Amino acid sequence: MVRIPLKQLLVENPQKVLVLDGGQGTELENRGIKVANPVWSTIPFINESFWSDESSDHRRIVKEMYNDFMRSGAEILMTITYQTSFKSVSENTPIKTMEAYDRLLSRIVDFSRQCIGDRNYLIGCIGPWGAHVCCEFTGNYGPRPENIDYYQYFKPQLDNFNTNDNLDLIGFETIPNIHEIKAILSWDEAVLSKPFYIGLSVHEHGTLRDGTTMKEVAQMIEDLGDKINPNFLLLGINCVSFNSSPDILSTLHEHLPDFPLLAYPNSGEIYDTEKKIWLSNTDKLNSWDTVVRRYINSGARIIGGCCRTTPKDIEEVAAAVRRYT
Ligand SMILES: C[S+](C)CC[C@H](N)C(=O)O
Ligand SMILES: N[C@@H](CCS)C(=O)O
Ligand SMILES: [Zn+2]
Repeated sequence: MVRIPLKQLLVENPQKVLVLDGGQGTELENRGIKVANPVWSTIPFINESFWSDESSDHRRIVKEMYNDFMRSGAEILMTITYQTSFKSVSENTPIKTMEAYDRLLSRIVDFSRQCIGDRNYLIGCIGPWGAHVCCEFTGNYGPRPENIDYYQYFKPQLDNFNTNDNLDLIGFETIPNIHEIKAILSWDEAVLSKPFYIGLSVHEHGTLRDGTTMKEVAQMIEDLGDKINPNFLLLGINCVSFNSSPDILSTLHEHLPDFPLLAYPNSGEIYDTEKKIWLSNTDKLNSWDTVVRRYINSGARIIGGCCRTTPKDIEEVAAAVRRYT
């Protein structure tokens, strides 16, 4: 194999920090693809012409986006499957059967692997349950979040990703609710047979979007003890405020000092879920250089950007990773 398995890399090369790509959905939007729709960044893959026409514009745009992130220094990149759950796809596109859905996912993963080559790592991206109802930034999962059948929701995407050798890691990202985290961490190797991570969606004041503290999240993980799925490789934060992210990661590190972490904040802009646009917030108080240095001091092993971060941001991340490792 051209790549050392990620689990091995994390253990055997403790100084190594991998540079992740940036916000793909928003970067596709910057390049002219309209992602404001119910399946969000999955949209270019829904049209059959993406697959049948080698010269399709959308195909070229996705390829160029991956190339630009790699040129900036990204060595671990994600599939564009944040809002590609079976529920989202079957309720909002002409793809209705499990067979057609499976084909869609396999096509996306294999295409992504072709784009990034054999040397780079590929993450199978899975957005939270809340993405399909747009509450990943509130964590408000209704009156009984503990009764949601998270497994039923994730199963079709998981079953596909578990068995695709082109994927090195599964990424559950922007997870805002503690019951969803508990559910994911209750699944054993039969359900989650590939290495995976969880990216938490956290308020700028430092709690999970549903109000759970980082201490409580860490305690829940500690309490699982030996029962934890050995494929659970990293925990971290994503799509969180750029300015507060170093403090949040450092709190997580305080409570889980030996656990590999990851961080990929958004640009600091705020998502308007109604209009599906990004609203500017306060200016960046920090530079990537400062933020990345602090992440590394807090045990981060994968660092990149989330929504509204671009190849330019990843260039700065990569330079800082080189400087501090
Ligand atoms: C801004 S992305 C991370 C999320 C998109 C949202 N779930 C939507 O459907 O608009
Ligand atoms: N990984 C997704 C967004 C997560 S908030 C993307 O880059 O489009
Ligand atoms: Zn994001």
